[in-house]
Amino acid sequence: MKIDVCYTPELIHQFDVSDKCVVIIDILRATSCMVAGLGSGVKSVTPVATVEECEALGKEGYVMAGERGGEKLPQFQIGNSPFDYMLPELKGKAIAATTTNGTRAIELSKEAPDVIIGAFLNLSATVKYLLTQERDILLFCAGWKGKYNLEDSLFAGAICDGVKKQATFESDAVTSAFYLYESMQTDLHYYISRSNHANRLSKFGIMKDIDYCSKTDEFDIVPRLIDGKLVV
Ligand SMILES: O=C(O)[C@H](CS(=O)(=O)O)OP(=O)(O)O
Repeated sequence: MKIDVCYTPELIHQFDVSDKCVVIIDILRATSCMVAGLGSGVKSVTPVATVEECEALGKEGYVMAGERGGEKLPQFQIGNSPFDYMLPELKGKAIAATTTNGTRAIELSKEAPDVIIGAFLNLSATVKYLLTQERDILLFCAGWKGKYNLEDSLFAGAICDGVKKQATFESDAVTSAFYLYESMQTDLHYYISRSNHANRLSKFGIMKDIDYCSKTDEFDIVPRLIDGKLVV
């Protein structure tokens, strides 16, 4: 099994996803939200690219979730915080979500035969899943507006560390992610909270989100994209 890393959606054209298991990574905050919600009893999360698509699903009874510029849209029921996704009243509910980076990366992976959702919150479950499936792996970092970011790359490195005995590192992108994680793993929260994303969104008072998204193994689940919906 081979493993590679795509650091931003702007680079995805360099990869052939048609035979891969693609792991979508958006630690702050989309994939952390999806894991937290689905791990807390949400029935499904349907990722969509636009606000209009989300509103159309809202009319069908979906809970509308997401953000633009990091802030909840006024017409949506919830924003892009893992605490929103874990609200008890959302148990059993279907969510439609649109976010700046995370749902875009999912949209760009649609041709892949297996798309799964990774976050520190389900790190060990993701590693376990990858070691029991047979496809080559692409770790797809959602980044920020097409740019590289630290927290997604760090998580990609954590996965590389977890699968290193069974997977062949395909490129320097993998080796870089691996050594990044090796050098920062002792204090993930410290490094994530100093990331550009954390600084940019700190004005919205999301430090509690950053603290939560830095936790590991809160959930033993792996969300998978099946017929356009993320389910456990
Ligand atoms: O809500 C977030 O954390 C970000 C918003 S922004 O791109 O930083 O403005 O969205 P996400 O798609 O979860 O990265």
